[in-house]
Amino acid sequence: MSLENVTHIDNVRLSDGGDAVVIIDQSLLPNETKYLTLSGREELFEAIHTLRVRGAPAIGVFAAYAACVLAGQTRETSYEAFYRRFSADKAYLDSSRPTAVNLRKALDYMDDIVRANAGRPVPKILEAMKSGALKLHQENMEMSQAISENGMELIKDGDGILTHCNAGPLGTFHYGTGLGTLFLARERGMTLHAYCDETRPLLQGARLTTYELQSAGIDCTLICDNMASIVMKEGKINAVFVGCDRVAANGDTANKIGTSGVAILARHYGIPFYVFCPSSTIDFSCETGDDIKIELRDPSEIKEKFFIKPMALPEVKCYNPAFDVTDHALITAIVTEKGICRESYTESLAMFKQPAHPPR
Ligand SMILES: CSC[C@H]1O[C@H](OP(=O)(O)O)[C@H](O)[C@@H]1O
Repeated sequence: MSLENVTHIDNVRLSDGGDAVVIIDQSLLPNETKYLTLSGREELFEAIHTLRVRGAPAIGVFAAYAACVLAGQTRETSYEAFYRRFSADKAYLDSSRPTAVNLRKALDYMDDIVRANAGRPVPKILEAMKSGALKLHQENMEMSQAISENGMELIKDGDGILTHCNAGPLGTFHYGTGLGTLFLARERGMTLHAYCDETRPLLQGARLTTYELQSAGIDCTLICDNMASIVMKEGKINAVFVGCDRVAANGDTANKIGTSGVAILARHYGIPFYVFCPSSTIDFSCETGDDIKIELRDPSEIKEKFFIKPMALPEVKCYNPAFDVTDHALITAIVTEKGICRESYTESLAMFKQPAHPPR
């Protein structure tokens, strides 16, 4: 792949007929690039739950398209029956993963559209839903570009950037969020060096981030998660760039498990720690990070998933939180599509408080 291909990757889209969602199966990358065309209720749920589609923004747009696809399968003609069926599908899709707020926000947005078109013929409601989902996709692409542009003031030629998990085009859209500035800098002829945490247990850093960066011709070095301290201590890192899954009103940020540890290390070594956040990932209903639900995943991801043989006895207990919360005090700045927000985040994030999509 080239830089252009990476930043325009077709990771999530509605099928030409509008009756399925087409994704790259991220669970198979980097060894296999396989496109899936999904239209079944259970397979759409499973794609989110098993991270075939992953990354907060990508999950949100996928869910909006999935809601359109399932609504298009209804045979209901009355609005009441249509809305009952939509509501059941919405609740089902929403239950696939709890932490990334983009999932719930995208489904709520589709709900707003359906209710704003109450009483219209079902085909007209379906048209409005599809138009809304396409608009959400476009907005995410535009936010990614703006975030990446805003991140440019945080880097200089030759910088070393530590990344954790994957917040590139695969998990978002266009340039990406946490990685977007790296792609934009490359496009503008700058040289940066990325040190990529592998990000156990599902290895999004090893499998996806290095795949994207390497394909785009960006110098990257894969490290184990327990090597973050030594590369900081050796002066290889000028900044840490991460994405996010849910940002509370005070700036506490949920991101992939291990992020808070990286933030603590960065503070110890005096290295700036930046969260790249589309406004769609801010949740003002969470006053602090304590209000963010952390997804607990299956122990097999720790003991077996990427090993030829299990690497622990089957009876060994495991604890597999998929995210953790970084205290706002450890975050140097939150880079959004509207600019760079700094403490106090309660005040600086407040500009995003108005509803992104007032009902039509
Ligand atoms: C900008 S992508 C956001 C976020 O999603 C990843 O989680 P997952 O791979 O489980 O979907 C990771 O936390 C990224 O930072």
